[in-house]
Amino acid sequence: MVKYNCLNPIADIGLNLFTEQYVKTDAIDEAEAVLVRSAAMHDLELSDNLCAIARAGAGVNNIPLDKCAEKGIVVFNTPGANANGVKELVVAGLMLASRDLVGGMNWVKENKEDANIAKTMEKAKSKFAGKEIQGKKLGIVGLGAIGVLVANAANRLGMEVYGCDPFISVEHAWNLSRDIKYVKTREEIFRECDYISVHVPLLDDTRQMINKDTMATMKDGVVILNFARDLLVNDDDMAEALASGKVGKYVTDFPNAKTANMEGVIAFPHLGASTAESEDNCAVMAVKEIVDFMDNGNIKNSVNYPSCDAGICASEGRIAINHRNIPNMLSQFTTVFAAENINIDNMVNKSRGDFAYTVIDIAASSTQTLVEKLTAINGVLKIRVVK
Ligand SMILES: NC(=O)C1=CN([C@@H]2O[C@H](COP(=O)(O)OP(=O)(O)OC[C@H]3O[C@@H](n4cnc5c(N)ncnc54)[C@H](O)[C@@H]3O)[C@@H](O)[C@H]2O)C=CC1
Ligand SMILES: O=C(O)CCC(=O)C(=O)O
Repeated sequence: MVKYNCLNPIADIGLNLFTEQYVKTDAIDEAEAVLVRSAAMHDLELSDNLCAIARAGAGVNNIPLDKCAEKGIVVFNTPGANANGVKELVVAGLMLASRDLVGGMNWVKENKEDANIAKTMEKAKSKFAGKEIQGKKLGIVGLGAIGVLVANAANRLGMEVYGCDPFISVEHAWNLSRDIKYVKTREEIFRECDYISVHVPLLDDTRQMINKDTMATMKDGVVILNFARDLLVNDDDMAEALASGKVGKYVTDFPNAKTANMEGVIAFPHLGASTAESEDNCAVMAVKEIVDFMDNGNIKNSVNYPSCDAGICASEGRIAINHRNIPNMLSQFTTVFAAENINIDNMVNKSRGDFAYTVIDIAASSTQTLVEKLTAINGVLKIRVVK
């Protein structure tokens, strides 16, 4: 039996994929698997029972990845599963920044008792006139799952789209329309574009990338869209840029105590992935990742351990070992199996940075002594008897 805990509500279509072997628990310290959306996990005690965390979403800055890796806890996310939901909200953000729909809608509400509203609005409407996005330049920083969809959609709406991503994947490059102008640096985007949309993870290199200095290089009245994370933008610098008119509008899905109070900000309460479709996609992918890991030891879409596909175990037993990526680990493992007189049928070993993962199929059931001897090897972080 595998106990799992949900730190946030996870769509039923995903949870229904768990067989009767999986049981939900409210006690996180007894869970072997945790499903999470945006709940902050940095200050949580991580129990020794915990083997896997699946983030039903893309951003993993709410999870202590290194601490998890050190404890042999594999963290997954669900790449692309909510990208369309975010893309559609970004398109709405482009429109809301260009046409004063909110001002106009408020005017209608305020004047709803006016029997002559059909006439008076024709006089009032000039206050809410806007601009079209067709022909304007949109720059996208980060051409991942969301950035590519936004780039292609904006291109189809008639925008001239620039994109940059020094680490673009082959898959995302293939999906990018050939009409998108791929540039090498974000500085070029900052200089050229009327609208700038950031779709990068929050990392040391991206934190506060929109700041006084970078905004100084942008066009006057530029519109900045941030559907990624609030800390990508320096809020105090943004307040000054909005007040001076350097930035025309700041559209964000991540308001905070500062930006929620700024004139010129169009903010949503982190709604990018809040669609039935995105929530379902994320839940299904997250649960499948957990099940394949817990049942078979396979790792797909981890953000702190290597991918590993050992298939379904056809041998008598399977052991999964999370360990440090240091010399001599494999020979120590095989020595233990030899000493216990257990034959190895198959072995897969993968590494990623400082960490590695080994799945060993054996011709006999594992024993307590075997597990104890493997656990005692210096550099082993977690041992799991999968079968
Ligand atoms: N508003 C919302 O509800 C949501 C927000 N997000 C945020 O959007 C971010 C992007 O999501 P996805 O596109 O799904 O992730 P992704 O991982 O598919 O794409 C991120 C892209 O950013 C690129 N990148 C990394 N550092 C960069 C840099 N310094 N300059 C330019 N590009 C860089 C990567 O190479 C990658 O292609 C997430 O990390 C998350 O913070 C994601 C989903 C929902
Ligand atoms: O689960 C959510 O609503 C948050 C989505 C998000 O921010 C992400 O996937 O990075």
